[in-house]
Amino acid sequence: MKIAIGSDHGGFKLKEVIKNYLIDKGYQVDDLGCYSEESVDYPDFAEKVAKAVAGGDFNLGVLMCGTGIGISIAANKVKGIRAALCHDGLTARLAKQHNNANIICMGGRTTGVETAKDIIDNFLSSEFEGGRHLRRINKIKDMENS
Ligand SMILES: O=C(CO)[C@H](O)[C@H](O)[C@H](O)COP(=O)(O)O
Repeated sequence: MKIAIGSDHGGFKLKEVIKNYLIDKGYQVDDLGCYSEESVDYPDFAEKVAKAVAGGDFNLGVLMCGTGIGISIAANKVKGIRAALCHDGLTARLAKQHNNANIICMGGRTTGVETAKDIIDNFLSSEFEGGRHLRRINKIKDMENS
């Protein structure tokens, strides 16, 4: 499992914690920036991670900004990306089971460390359920191609 992780300055501290959490669990994690709390623009890091995941080099992306809102909006502009802003274990589990999300987004200024770990754990331990959910995802793919 290869994971690309990224953030802006608002998500930097949480990114560092979650990056190390994933590495400790044995995942291969590539940090695509940012690398400090200096102010940057979240679309730049959303684009890096989203293109890395959509291109097939990574199985999953993790993105953080201050709220997770801007970086999820930006990541979802890349074809093939289903970026889900998650606030707890339930939304993370459903993001995999129903939406087959390929990027998980969180807010570094809105989500605590233990909740963020719970989000990661729920997402990684869940499976896409297919069926009616696949039909709906295929409709999203049709929108990308129209
Ligand atoms: O949350 C964000 C976007 O949804 C960003 O991380 C920023 O925190 C937010 O836009 C505020 O920007 P600032 O330059 O840190 O004031």
